[in-house]
Amino acid sequence: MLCKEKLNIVVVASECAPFAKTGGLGDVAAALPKGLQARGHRVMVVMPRYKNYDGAIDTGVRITFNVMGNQAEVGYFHMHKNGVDTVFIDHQCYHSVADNIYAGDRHAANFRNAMLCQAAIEAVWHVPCGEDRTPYGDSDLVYMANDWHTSLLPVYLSAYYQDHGKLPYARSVFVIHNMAFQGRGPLDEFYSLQLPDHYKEHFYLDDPFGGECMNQMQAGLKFASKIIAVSAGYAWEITTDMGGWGLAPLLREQGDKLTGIVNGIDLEEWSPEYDNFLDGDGYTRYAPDASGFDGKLECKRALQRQLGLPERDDVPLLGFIGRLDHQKGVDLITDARHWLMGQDVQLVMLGSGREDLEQSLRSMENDHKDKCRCWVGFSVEMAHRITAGCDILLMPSRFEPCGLNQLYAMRYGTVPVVHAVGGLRETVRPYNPHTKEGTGWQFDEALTNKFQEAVGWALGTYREDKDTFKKIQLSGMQQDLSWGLAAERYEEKLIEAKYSW
Ligand SMILES: Nc1ncnc2c1ncn2[C@@H]1O[C@H](COP(=O)(O)OP(=O)(O)O[C@H]2O[C@H](CO)[C@@H](O)[C@H](O)[C@H]2O)[C@@H](O)[C@H]1O
Repeated sequence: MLCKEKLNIVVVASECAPFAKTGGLGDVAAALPKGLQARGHRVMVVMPRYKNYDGAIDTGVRITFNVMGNQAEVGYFHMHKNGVDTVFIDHQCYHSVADNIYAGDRHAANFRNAMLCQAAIEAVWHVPCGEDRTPYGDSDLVYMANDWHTSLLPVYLSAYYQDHGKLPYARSVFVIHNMAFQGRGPLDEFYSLQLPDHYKEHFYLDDPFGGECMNQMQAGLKFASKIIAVSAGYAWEITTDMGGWGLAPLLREQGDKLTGIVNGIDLEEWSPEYDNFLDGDGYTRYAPDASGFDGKLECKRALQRQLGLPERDDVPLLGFIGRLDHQKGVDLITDARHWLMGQDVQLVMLGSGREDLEQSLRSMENDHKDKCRCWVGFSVEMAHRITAGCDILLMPSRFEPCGLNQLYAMRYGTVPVVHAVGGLRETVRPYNPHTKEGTGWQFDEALTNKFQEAVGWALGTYREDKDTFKKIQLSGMQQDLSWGLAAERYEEKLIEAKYSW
């Protein structure tokens, strides 16, 4: 359904799939704009041009900004696809991190982020967009900043424009995908951001986690008209001292601005009937309903074959996909290795990140070559194939703002076992043996024994009660996990932002 009130929405993010992606932010920056566009809004995504992207045209527009005290000329590239405009900010500082987009020291990261925010604000004036090649202009305008990298957007909007009578009606919304990264730095770093002195107090934080610092996310949250966390559970968790990483008092104070909206999934990218990565190598597309079970079994066999595991239909195939860091609780899996590998199971893990965790994955595979494969690296193709081929997905995250892999898994009939935290608690309905309802299993503390217990329930059901396991798979597959509803809730908040002071 179309919204009666049309907005010009500018989504600003450091990554956006398929151009640049290191995790869930890239997926959301690609999918949410499509959902908002489908409701009738004009939507632009602004991201760095890390490299040459096929189909992105040089608009010829060049603007010089004062970025952290340096005169820097940026170019604007543009692509219009599926109704959404993507604007790529072109500058050497992005090309230099093409292979690792978050590489470099704090100064380099601040420079890239400051440039992205400044260039994004002015994109509405300068960049010809849409099929008719007209700029968005500055009415009915709402910017969406995503995570700490774009924290400066609400601040620059205020300091460089609104304090000087420009863009008086534009508003900004801050979307929190992950509070753990906030752009903290030494207090003096504030001066490099080229802001008037009286803005300093908004950056100052006496952080219980690390002492006095300047905190970019804090300033961004203060200047945004609305704050959206990526699930209701996470919106609550970040107001607690445990979950707020030093910003809980601010978020409690700004409670009336804060909401949680759980992410959806882009069904054109992540649904087994449309999935291009399931074409070839013995994989096959399948319908997300009971008629798809044969296709899913084909994918399981293909995955076993591709990874050199014994090709067995009856063995439960467990999967894990994610960044290897403290958040994702991957050490709970490696700590449970003796118990897990003592079972008649197969385990496939895909991830990259912390060196020590990469090593422990490699050593687990070495010790259990007949049962375990660990793919250390980043492969979108393998992520899709593991999601399709596995029976059970493990997500023992210590904290999880929303989580997308459990949503993808459910759509593919892969049953998630999750730590009941943040968005995982909200999106996976725990199986209830009395009503025989549910879409997965949860455990309530990030402890190895609790994790093992939950995996044990899933394995027991898989082996001994196949009908129930299938019912759980079907309940997951048939949910409406699309962006439709979430986009409508975002729209409400963006409209509220437009009318806020
Ligand atoms: N090695 C690898 N190879 C290929 N693909 C890989 C990969 N490792 C991860 N991925 C992919 O990256 C995405 C991860 O998304 P998540 O939402 O699970 O986590 P992330 O912590 O990055 O996102 C943050 O933002 C999102 C979006 O709001 C929140 O859901 C989440 O809770 C929050 O932590 C998935 O598409 C997954 O397939």
